[in-house]
Formats: sequence, C-alpha cells, structure tokens
Amino acid sequence: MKGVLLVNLGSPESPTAKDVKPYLDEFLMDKYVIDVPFLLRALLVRGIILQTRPKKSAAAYAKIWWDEGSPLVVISKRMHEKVEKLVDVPVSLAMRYGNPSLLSGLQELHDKGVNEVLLFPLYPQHAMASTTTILELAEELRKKHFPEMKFTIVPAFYNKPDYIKNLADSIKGHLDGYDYDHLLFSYHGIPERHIRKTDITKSHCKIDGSCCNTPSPAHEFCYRHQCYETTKQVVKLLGIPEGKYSQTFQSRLAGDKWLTPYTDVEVNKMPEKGIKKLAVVTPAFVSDCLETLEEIAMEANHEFKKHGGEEFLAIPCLNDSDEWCTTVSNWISEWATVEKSIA
Ligand SMILES: C=CC1=C(C)c2cc3[nH]c(cc4nc(cc5[nH]c(cc1n2)c(C)c5CCC(=O)O)C(CCC(=O)O)=C4C)c(C)c3C=C
Ligand SMILES: [Fe+2]
Ligand SMILES: [Fe+2]
Repeated sequence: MKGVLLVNLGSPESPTAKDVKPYLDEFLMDKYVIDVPFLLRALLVRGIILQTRPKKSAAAYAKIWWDEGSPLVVISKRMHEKVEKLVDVPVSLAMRYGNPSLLSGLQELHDKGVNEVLLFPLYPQHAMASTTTILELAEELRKKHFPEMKFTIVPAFYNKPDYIKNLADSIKGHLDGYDYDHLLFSYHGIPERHIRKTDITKSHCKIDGSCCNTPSPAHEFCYRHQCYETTKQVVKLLGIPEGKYSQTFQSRLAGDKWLTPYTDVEVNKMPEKGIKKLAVVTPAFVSDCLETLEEIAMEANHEFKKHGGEEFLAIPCLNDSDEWCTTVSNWISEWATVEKSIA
C-alpha cells in the first residue's frame, strides 16, 4: 500500500532558551548542516555557538510565535490536513528536527499498512543541509525499523511549471495595487563549500558569474543554479523587467563564505539607489518561519527604513493556500496513479 511523508525542517518546542538549545544542538550537529569532522563540529557548536545563540534565537522566536505554536509547524500541519483530504492515499507529516519526528511519521504510515512511501521534502531547491539530510535519516530509519518499506523521492521542484505558477500568482496577488520600486528574491543562504560538495561533476560549479547559466548535470543538485532558475522563471511569467528585481541570500552564520550577495547588505544599500518601496519574496521556504517572519518581515523591514526606505512588503510563502495544496496533491495523485497502473 502506498503513502506519503511530507517533511519540513521543524522548530523548537517553545520560544525559550531551554527548548531552543536542544533543537539547535540537533540541527547544527547534523553533519550535512555543519559539514566538518565531528570533533570540530562539537567544539564549534557545543563549545561556542550553543553558549550564546539559544538565548538570542529564543528572543527571535518569541517575536513570531503563535498561540498554536511555531508558525512553520502550524502551517505545515494545516497544509498536511488539506492535502490529506485531496488524495486517496494516507499522508503523514514529519519534521527533520524536533517534532513530529521522522520516525513517528514513518511509524504512522507503517501502522496504516503503508509499505511504499513517497518521501516529499518540502524544499523547492536541493541542498545537502535541507534535502540530503532528510533522505539520509529516512534511509537510516528505514533500514533499522522498516526494512520492508520502499521509498520514492520527490525531487527538487524549483522549476516545475505548476509550482512556478503558484509562486508567480501569489506574488502577483500580493503586488496588486502596490506600486513597488523593486522586487527582491531572498533565498536561504548556504556556505559556498556546500555547492562544491554537491557538484556531481566535481568541476562545474565555480560559483562565478556564468557557471549557473551554463548547462551541466551538476545543476540537478546545485542549490545556486536552482535558486536562479526559480527567480528567472517567475520573473518571466510575471513580465518583470531587468533592473526591477534582484536575488540575494539570507540567514548566514559567521565563519565561512556563504553565497552572495547577502540580503541584509543589499537591502541596506537599496534606499540610496532610489529604491524606496521594496517587496521581498522568500522562495526557498514553502512555509513562513523564523527566517521569513522575523529576519525579513521584521528585521530587514526595520533596517530598510532606517536606511531611508519608505515602504516594505514581505510577501507570504505559499503556506496552506488552496492553489499550492492542490499542486502538492496533484503530484501525489500522479505518483499514486502511475504506480498503481504499473503494479
Ligand atoms: C550552517 C548553518 C545552516 C545552514 C547551512 C542552513 C541551511 C538551510 N536552512 C533552511 C531552512 C531553515 N532554516 C531555519 C532556521 C535556521 N537555520 C540555521 C542554520 C543553517 N541553515 C539556524 C541556526 C536556524 C535556527 C534559527 C537561528 O538560530 O537562526 C528555518 C526556520 C525554522 C523555524 O523554526 O522557523 C528554516 C525553514 C534551508 C532551506 C537551508 C538550505 C538551503
Ligand atoms: Fe537554516
Ligand atoms: Fe553553478
């Protein structure tokens, strides 16, 4: 029997340092997130980052927390409920870090008699820190607890026409009647090293002005290429002219060189370039979360205005919109039907 596991990133249990600390420990001790040898990672994470960051992150979470819980988890649950009603197969929801755990999601499907699972990472673009880590953990759990299960994986959907259309329609709806000067596509950043590590050709990704526009098998797993492609296809569909939009990367941690240009640096420079009314969309996330609600809608908004900007619009993620839930359920139904007809 077939079933689906939707997987998102996950959040702490509450916006307190006490709960943020174990969440950050699980997250940052992941070898696909901080990809250095274990001892160095433990020194960095437990010896340095976890000494101060839980308090700072908890304060940020407290600003965006809802009565029902973390926005990311609440939105994912709402989306899950809608999708489940639109398809004929069991659908479970799991988080890579925190709860509901991947193990509980797989167990739930197993208990319903599911032995063929469509693993659906809720990330439009592929990255080892987001997608690979889900697939690796799921495989580890499968081998240990559900050896009879078979997995099929939903690949990155950064350029799938119905996803692009949902994103473009959502942006269009939010920009309707708003005479914006500039539309910024701000994606979650990753260290440049991650791009080189996921380059299956081991030679293509130079992280320069042209590699991401030069066709290559590397692009199947190149986060940077996939981000540019999402932006390119959305602006094409919306007819947004060159110069009226740009792309940046947000949420970097100190230390490594991360993908550039950096969102905070560019946003602060915009007012002096004549951009007074800014709209920002965050297509690396399908659900609003700390990174969109606090870092963009609050912090970037504040900094933009401090530097002379006048109006700032943070465009919500696709969240549990009917259009997006329909797209997700269509993909699920296509898989379930093809598999059924082959069987
Ligand atoms: C080395 C550090 C990090 C990498 C690499 C990274 C990649 C990455 N993250 C997301 C999605 C999300 N990240 C979120 C929060 C968050 N991310 C990091 C670090 C890295 N992320 C940290 C430390 C945090 C926690 C908050 C903080 O202390 O700043 C979130 C929000 C979660 C929430 O509860 O709302 C999301 C979503 C992607 C897609 C990605 C690679 C492309
Ligand atoms: Fe992150
Ligand atoms: Fe590239």
